[in-house]
Parts: sequence; C-alpha cells; structure tokens
Amino acid sequence: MTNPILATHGITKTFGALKACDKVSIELRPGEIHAVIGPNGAGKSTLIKQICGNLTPDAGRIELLGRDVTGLSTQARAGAGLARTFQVSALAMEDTALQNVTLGALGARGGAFSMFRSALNNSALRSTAMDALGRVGLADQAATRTAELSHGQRRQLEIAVALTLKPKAFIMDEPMAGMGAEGSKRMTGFLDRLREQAPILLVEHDMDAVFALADRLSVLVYGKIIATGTVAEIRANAQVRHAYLGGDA
Ligand SMILES: Nc1ncnc2c1ncn2[C@@H]1O[C@H](COP(=O)(O)OP(=O)(O)OP(=O)(O)O)[C@@H](O)[C@H]1O
Repeated sequence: MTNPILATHGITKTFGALKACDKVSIELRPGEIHAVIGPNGAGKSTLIKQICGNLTPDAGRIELLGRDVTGLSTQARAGAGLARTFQVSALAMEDTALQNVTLGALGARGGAFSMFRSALNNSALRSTAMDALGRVGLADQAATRTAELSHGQRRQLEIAVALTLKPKAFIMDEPMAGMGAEGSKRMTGFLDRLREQAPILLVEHDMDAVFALADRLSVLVYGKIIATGTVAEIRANAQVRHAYLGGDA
C-alpha cells in the first residue's frame, strides 16, 4: 500500500481525568478525503489541534511524509506542508483577493511582514498568487475587495492562500459551517476537485457533505476511534449506528 501523507500513531491527550483523545491512530492517504465524524465533545478538535501543533499529545506521535513532526511548532508544520484552513480567518477584508494571496505567498518565501507592501508589486509573487487564485476558481475576482466576496468565495480564497505554501495535506475544520444549502453544495463540489491538489482530513458535522465527499471515514466517540472505513462500511457498522448515526442511518 502507498505510504500515508499524514499519520497519527496512538496519540493520547488527557484533560484532568478526561481522556479527550485515547490512542488515536489515523492515516491520510494520497488523493483521499478522510472525514472524522463523531458527536459533540468526542475529541475531534483535540485531535486536529494535536496534528497541527496547537496541543502537545501526552503520548504517541504524528508523522508527515514519514517524518516525525510531533515536536514541531505550528509554523514549522505549516512550512512542512500541513495546511489548516477555516480555524480563524486571517484574511484582510480591505485588501483585494490578489493582495491577500500575495501576502500568503510572501509568507511561503519567508519574507519579513514589514516588506509586504513592496511585495505586492513583485511579479514572481504575483504570478504565484494568480496561479493559486486560478486553481480555486477566483481568477476573475483578483481585483475584488475581500469584504465584497461571498462567504463561500472567502473560504475559497483562504484555500488559495494555503495553496501558495504548496501543501502536502489539508486539515479542514468544518468548511460547511455557516453555509446555506446552496453554499454547502458548491463547497462540496469545490472540495471534491481540491483533493487532486492535496488530500484532505475533514472534520465536518454536515453528513450530506461527508457522505458525498469522504473516501474513508473515522468515527470518534469519547476520544476513541470506534471504526474506520468507506461510507458504505460505516453506514453498515452496527456499533457506529448505535453510537452516533442513529438506528435509521
Ligand atoms: N482545554 C481543555 N481543557 C479541558 N477540557 C477540554 C479542553 N479542550 C477540550 N476539552 C474537553 O475534551 C473533550 C473533547 O473536546 P473537543 O472539543 O475535542 O470535542 P469535539 O469532538 O471537537 O466537539 P465539537 O463537535 O462540539 O466541536 C470535551 O469533553 C471537552 O469538554
């Protein structure tokens, strides 16, 4: 089997007496969307925070492209290719779409933030940024102020910023949150195409989106993965139906 792009090996995190993550092992393979689902408080955010470096596991390790990144900072992990999106929007609303992505590309090149205005005229950065905008379908909006973009377009713009870092894996935290039915449908189509750029570890409560997108799902309940499998396997899993999806799922 192909080597995973990202893997956790038995990561565990306790808060006092609570095991929020209990020996969680999960793999993200090339080209796949792997969804992590589970009831509120199951430990999904705790898992993502450990993968991205916002929380240190008590035990276990995290590997990106076979390299142990457990001890690395969030920035070092981002530099190594881990792109987390939708946690907090870092977009500058008064800047254009192109300016926002150019600043992202500047970050990718390790430039000092104070130099950023002159970077907006740097043609290499500009072409990297235009390429990223094109890849998320926002080339026509390059000169549009970010504040004028729709909610869904801003999410696409955040992904364009992430693309300038040449991500090896996307970690997405509820990309459908705050979207209406139409927006969710558009976003689903968008993420379906995005997996060609890098595989996606997806935490999402919108089950229609999850079932439409996920190649594999892992079900987290009380900090433990109770099942990993395809949509069909998970739907048919009696333990999952009992613990999470409800008898009729
Ligand atoms: N910093 C913390 N200190 C203490 N307990 C915490 C902390 N962070 C999370 N928890 C607890 O750990 C458990 C898992 O929380 P977590 O936020 O990871 O769940 P979740 O699956 O992401 O939930 P949701 O779907 O509601 O976002 C919960 O019981 C939560 O109250």
